[in-house]
Amino acid sequence: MIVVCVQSWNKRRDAERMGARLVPVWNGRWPGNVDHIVNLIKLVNSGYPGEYFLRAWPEVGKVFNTRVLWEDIILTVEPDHVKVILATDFNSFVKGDKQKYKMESLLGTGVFNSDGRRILFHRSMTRPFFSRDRIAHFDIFDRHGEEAIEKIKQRQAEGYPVDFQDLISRFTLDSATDFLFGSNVNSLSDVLPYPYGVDAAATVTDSPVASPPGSAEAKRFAGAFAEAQDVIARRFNMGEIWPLSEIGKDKTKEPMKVVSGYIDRILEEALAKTKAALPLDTVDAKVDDEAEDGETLLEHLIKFTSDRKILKDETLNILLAGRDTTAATLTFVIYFLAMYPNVMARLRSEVLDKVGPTRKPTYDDIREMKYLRAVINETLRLYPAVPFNVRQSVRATTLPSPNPGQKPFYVPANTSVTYSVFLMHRRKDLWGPDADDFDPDRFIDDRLRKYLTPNPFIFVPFNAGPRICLGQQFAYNEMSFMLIRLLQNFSSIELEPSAHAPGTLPPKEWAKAEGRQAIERFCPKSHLTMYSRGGLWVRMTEVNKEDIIV
Ligand code: HEM
Repeated sequence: MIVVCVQSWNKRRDAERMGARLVPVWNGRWPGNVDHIVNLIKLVNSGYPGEYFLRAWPEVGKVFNTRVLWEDIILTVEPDHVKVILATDFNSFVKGDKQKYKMESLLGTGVFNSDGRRILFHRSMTRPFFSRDRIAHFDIFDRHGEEAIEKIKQRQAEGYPVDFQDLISRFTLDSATDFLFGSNVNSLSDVLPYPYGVDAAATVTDSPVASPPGSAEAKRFAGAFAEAQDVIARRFNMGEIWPLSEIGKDKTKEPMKVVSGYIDRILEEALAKTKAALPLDTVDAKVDDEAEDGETLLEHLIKFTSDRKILKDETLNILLAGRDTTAATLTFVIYFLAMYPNVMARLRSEVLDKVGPTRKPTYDDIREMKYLRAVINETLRLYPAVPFNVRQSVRATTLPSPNPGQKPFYVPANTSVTYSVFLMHRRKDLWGPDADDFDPDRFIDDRLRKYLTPNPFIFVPFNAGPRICLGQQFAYNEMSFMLIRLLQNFSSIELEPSAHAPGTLPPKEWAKAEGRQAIERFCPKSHLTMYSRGGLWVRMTEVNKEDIIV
């Protein structure tokens, strides 16, 4: 206890020296504020994202320190803080050892889990692969998109709704593995799940005779990958005491065995192919080498290194970065289109005006479709795929005060600073009184100039600064392409709550909550990225091809 008191005194003195003030502590009822952890864990199943932290705002304000077990853990939703952390004082904030330790068994030392000089190496090695020319080729999305749409039609023809989240996660998994490894896991070819209560064995299956080769392996891979992410999310919820819950057993070990087995095989094949084409010891690519046409990410990376660990970590990191984020965002867009038929009708008329009922969309089509971009952005505002993020201060520093005239906040060295894009994107003082409404026009009309243009850090679904998402344009292209294809094929969407398993839809108490929590018809959850608990069951009205006048 004496050590804690001395540390607190030192911090107070250091803050004064820097002309700053301490971040207010949100005191719990139990010693060491342990009740914050207990409450957070309780809400994992029944809570709405960020719900617990909102309770702190009336007591201590929007920037506070949970100080669990006498360790400073600062939470902020201030755009000026996000700007400082991600851009203007980038060098003072790193992902840090605490985060790396939690995530290492999933992400190794890949781009997501590196700092300093290593991150420069990762980003310069990978960036050429995301050049505009490369990501404007839509053949991969077209192939897998067509397969996904056919699956929806087949299942609906059997008379059942479809779990869109499951379907689109297969689409993004097949597209991402094709793009990254040149060997897609074929998850779309496996049987789709049936609604709760339907005996799958008694149905007319949409899968001919048996699942295709590799599909069981793909299913195991996807399941294991999700399980490992769940473990990591629990570690984040528990804070620095997480090792207590894994004494004697690393809970990611089993699922990661499955994930690694799968990647290792693809890696060995790619290495063997490259070796045959070019002896590895003669490979001497410059870091700014352009990726070649038709080259997969793995083939591109093999030009830089044949170190299996680097190759494996890097591809796995990018798979994690690119697969669940786009699947989640597309799931939420479909949810909103079902909730707001007027938005669906307007978006569909943009698709028909600009691209027509059947043509394959091009990069230029997508660039011109302002409403489509607004629908995607509004979805990313309300449900950013990465809702919470953490950085660690490398030295004592400050964050500006939200109230002019007050001293800045003091941030001690080695302190975790969590920023919630999810909560920030819904602040009425930043976005206007209608911030809880889903209204894509806010990205087009006067509200854009009023709120976002003068204060761009209020909207950062892809982060910002030197570590901004490398796949941002790729993601917009993939999501836009798939949405255009869906709206060419289906004219309306309805949610099908009866297909959900019990306990997966919002509990009754949510109706009494504030904001969107009261009206939501799905349960948003997050491991590292967001998802809808129990999937998103929908029915889509198919366009009658005979009615199409081309
Ligand atoms: C809607 C889709 C997406 C969203 C919302 C999103 C969001 C983000 C966010 C918030 C980060 C920062 C994470 C952090 O620093 O802790 C990030 C990083 C990253 N993203 Fe994305 N992402 C999306 C799609 C993609 C895609 C499709 C790819 C690649 C195929 C990708 C590749 C990456 C990479 C490599 C990083 C790491 C950058 C670094 O740490 O320097 N992302 N993304």
